[in-house]
Amino acid sequence: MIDKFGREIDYLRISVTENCNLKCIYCIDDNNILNTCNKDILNDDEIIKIATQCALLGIKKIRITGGEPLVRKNIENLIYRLSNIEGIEEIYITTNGVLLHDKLEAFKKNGLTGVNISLHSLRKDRFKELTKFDKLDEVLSAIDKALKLGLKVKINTVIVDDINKDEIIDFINLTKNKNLDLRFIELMPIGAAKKHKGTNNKEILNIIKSNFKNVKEENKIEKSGPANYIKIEGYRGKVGFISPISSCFCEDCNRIRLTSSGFLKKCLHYNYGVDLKKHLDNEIFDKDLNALIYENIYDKPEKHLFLESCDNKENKYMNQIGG
Ligand SMILES: Nc1nc2c(ncn2[C@@H]2O[C@H](COP(=O)(O)OP(=O)(O)OP(=O)(O)O)[C@@H](O)[C@H]2O)c(=O)[nH]1
Ligand SMILES: C[S@@+](CC[C@H](N)C(=O)[O-])C[C@H]1O[C@@H](n2cnc3c(N)ncnc32)[C@H](O)[C@@H]1O
Ligand code: SF4
Ligand code: SF4
Repeated sequence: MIDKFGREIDYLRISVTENCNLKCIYCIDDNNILNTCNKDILNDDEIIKIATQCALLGIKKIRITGGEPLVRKNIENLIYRLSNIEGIEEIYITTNGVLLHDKLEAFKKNGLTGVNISLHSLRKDRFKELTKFDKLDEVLSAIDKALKLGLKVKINTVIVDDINKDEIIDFINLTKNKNLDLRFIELMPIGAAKKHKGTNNKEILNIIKSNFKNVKEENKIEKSGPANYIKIEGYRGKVGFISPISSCFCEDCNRIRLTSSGFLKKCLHYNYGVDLKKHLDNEIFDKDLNALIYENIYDKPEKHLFLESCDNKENKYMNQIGG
């Protein structure tokens, strides 16, 4: 469906839990208490009910996220049910990869199209410094297995506080022989990230250009995706830049978000939206649920104002929003 700014909204991000098995320094801090009770979050039937109405309104792509989506019980079954909703063409998951290796076959069998894996260091000690857990080997083996199974694989990397800036070239080299896309994401000032400093993607591009001779900027391949890509001659994968701070992509926004507590968020940056769980608890009719979702999609904000003061900024943490 088309929102009031003429953008086609066909992508729903569903956060299935706020809980996480890592504690990335820019995402979760001690003020952010985890372990939401199951009764406070949408169950599978409720997620399917909402996603079905979204599909009727033109949502074609779903991304499952969190917190860490793989810590939710029986996520395999939810993938299966979501992929069987009429109109849903693609299902993806964004994960830290720690629990992924052993679940990949079931995910693929149940309809998963691809996986985005967050990885911020290729060095064991630094991975632990950034995430508080010693789990790098698990993530690397999951990446290789996902590629072997033929899933689309993207790696999300945040360069933060200059801690991992010296790994930019090592990250690029991941794309040399592996058929994966690597994306550098600019840190947004949300939750724990307010205390940290991200690296501007223009600076990262300059570092890449000064290290590699043949860097080609690609045409935008994903119609409304947030990433712009480059390709290094002779390398298999692409390198992308998600630059919400230095190069706002809201004009092409194609997405809405459902939080694990059942709030349909109009935009990452604001707290606007509707508490669908409350309506489901009151046994809303499907047609009324559909109308509520329609209203909220239609009325999406034009753009974020991360660097300006404004009303209704989101106060939640990224693990509660789903990225
Ligand atoms: N500002 C802003 N940032 C976003 C939005 N969507 C994703 N991002 C950022 O991009 C990061 C990576 O998102 P992913 O979960 O991998 O999803 P995606 O970028 O939509 O993935 P693709 O569909 O593969 O392009 C998120 O964690 C956010 O930091 C958005 O709508 N607005
Ligand atoms: C919130 S996590 C949820 C999924 C999963 N736990 C993971 O880490 O991939 C989704 C994405 O958000 C990114 N992220 C978290 N906080 C961010 C911030 N403040 N700015 C930009 N990206 C952020 C993470 O790097 C990750 O790629
Ligand atoms: S970025 Fe993902 S893995 Fe890291 S703490 Fe946040 S939710 Fe967990
Ligand atoms: S910040 Fe809001 S309007 Fe901009 S791309 Fe993200 S969700 Fe869309």
